[in-house]
Formats: sequence, C-alpha cells, structure tokens
Amino acid sequence: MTVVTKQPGPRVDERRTPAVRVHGLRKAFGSAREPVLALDGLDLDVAAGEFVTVLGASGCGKSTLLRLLAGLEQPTGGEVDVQGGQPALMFQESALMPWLTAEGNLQLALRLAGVPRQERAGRCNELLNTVRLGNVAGRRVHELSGGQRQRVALARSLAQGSRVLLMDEPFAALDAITRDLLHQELLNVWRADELSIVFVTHNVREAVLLGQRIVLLSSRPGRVLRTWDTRDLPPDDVPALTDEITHALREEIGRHAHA
Ligand SMILES: Nc1ncnc2c1ncn2[C@@H]1O[C@H](COP(=O)(O)OP(=O)(O)OP(=O)(O)O)[C@@H](O)[C@H]1O
Repeated sequence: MTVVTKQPGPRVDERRTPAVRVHGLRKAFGSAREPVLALDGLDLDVAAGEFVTVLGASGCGKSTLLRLLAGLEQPTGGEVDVQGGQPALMFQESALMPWLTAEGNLQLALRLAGVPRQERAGRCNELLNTVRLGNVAGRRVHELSGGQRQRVALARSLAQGSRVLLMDEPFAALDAITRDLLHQELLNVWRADELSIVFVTHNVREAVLLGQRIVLLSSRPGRVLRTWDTRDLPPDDVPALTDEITHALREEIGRHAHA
C-alpha cells in the first residue's frame, strides 16, 4: 500500500481576491412543473493558488458545480465569479482529437489560446516536458496509454493559459500506480504555476492527498456540508483524517439512501 504523505504547497494569500467565488448558488434542471434541484445555496471561495478537492455522494451536483464554474451552464440563482479568464476543464476521458498526435493536440490548444505561431513549437516542447511526454510527442491518441492521454489532457489545459483548473475525476479510470504518478505531476505543476484547482473525486484518499482543503457536499441538492483544512496537518494524522472524512461521506450517502 502506498503511504499518503501531505505535500507542502504555496501559501495561500488570503488578502488576494479569491480565484473562485460562489455565493448562494442554485441550479435547477427539468421543467418548471418538475424541477430537479441539483444545487441549492452553495457557498465556496477558492483562494488564488489554492487546491480544493470536492467530495460528495453520486448525483449531488459536483459535475454541475464545475460546469457552472466553467460557464457551460448558467445558474438558476446565486453568483459565480471566476478570476483570470476562462478556466480549463479536465474530465475522466481525455477528450483529445483522435486524428492528431500528442504534439498536434497541444499545438491546436496553443493556437486556440492565441499563442503566436513562432512561439508555439517552443511552448509545446515545454509542455511535453512538464508532463514528461517528450518521447511520445509524435504518437496518435490511440497509441497512447490511459495515463499518457491524461498527461496530454493536463498539458492541453495548461496550454490554455488558464489560472484556474477544474478537474472532474480526471484520474478515476487509471490504475493505482499510474494515478499516483499523475498525482505527483499534478502537484508539481500546481506548485510551479501557482494554479487554483477545484478537483472533484469519489476517492477520499485522493482528496486528502491533493487538497489543501477538502469540501464535502450534501446529497442533492448540493451545498457545502463540511470542510477540512489539511495545510498544517502532521503526516501522522493523515490516516485518521482520511477515516474521518470517509465516515462523514458514508454517513451522507447513507442519509440520502434512507431519506
Ligand atoms: N443536463 C441535465 N438535465 C437534467 N438533469 C441533470 C442535468 N445535469 C445534471 N442533472 C441532474 O443533476 C444532479 C446532479 O448531477 P451531477 O452530474 O452534477 O452530479 P455528480 O455529483 O457529479 O454525480 P456523479 O458523482 O455520479 O458524477 C443529478 O440528479 C443529475 O441527474
């Protein structure tokens, strides 16, 4: 079993404007007669440079929250404010262009981000090195492993130049060893680029390993039920915290199941 160790990240400067500000967020789907209330009264600030992980029962509105932050959905009520331009969104599936190579996918993302042609090759190499993919740059998507595809997807998110990265279970389909490697790489990128990250997962261990703050959403309609700050957590206390959060998540799933 891999031992979870907390990694220090950049100190969050509370005086800076939050990268993400969500207040009283409400999102209903369906018809006016039969609305499905996905989120109701959700408040969440993410500081610039902060790494927040989000847990919650299936269907509690985690993906909806990310889609609202990304501007892909409009809120029914409340406020959403994301600083620093369009955030990048990364999913469980890499959603790469299958007819392009790893490098081609990054070149395209750089072009769409408005990076001048003469700068693209250099920037592309930098990105490939960041995610340690220089040796497979010329391979097409189907020739890449699942982990390599998610590395390209991460590099593509970075190519967009967004300061805010929204991640929806990006490593859920990977085997445990590959996932551990990608965790490490994501933490390296986060620290180096001082990104603000909102990372949705079902995996409590992953949430505790990555997050400076762990947010538990209530079952539908989703709102923030509890948060845990892990910044000053002694490494020896990580297993106990993981157990505590697992218990809280199970309780919330159970409460909903019996509601
Ligand atoms: N476009 C939509 N139209 C109607 N209902 C929707 C739509 N998108 C989401 N929902 C509903 O909103 C609720 C929240 O969905 P969402 O996908 O955000 O949950 P989730 O927490 O990400 O779930 P999971 O953990 O299973 O991925 C669910 O009940 C879902 O069925």
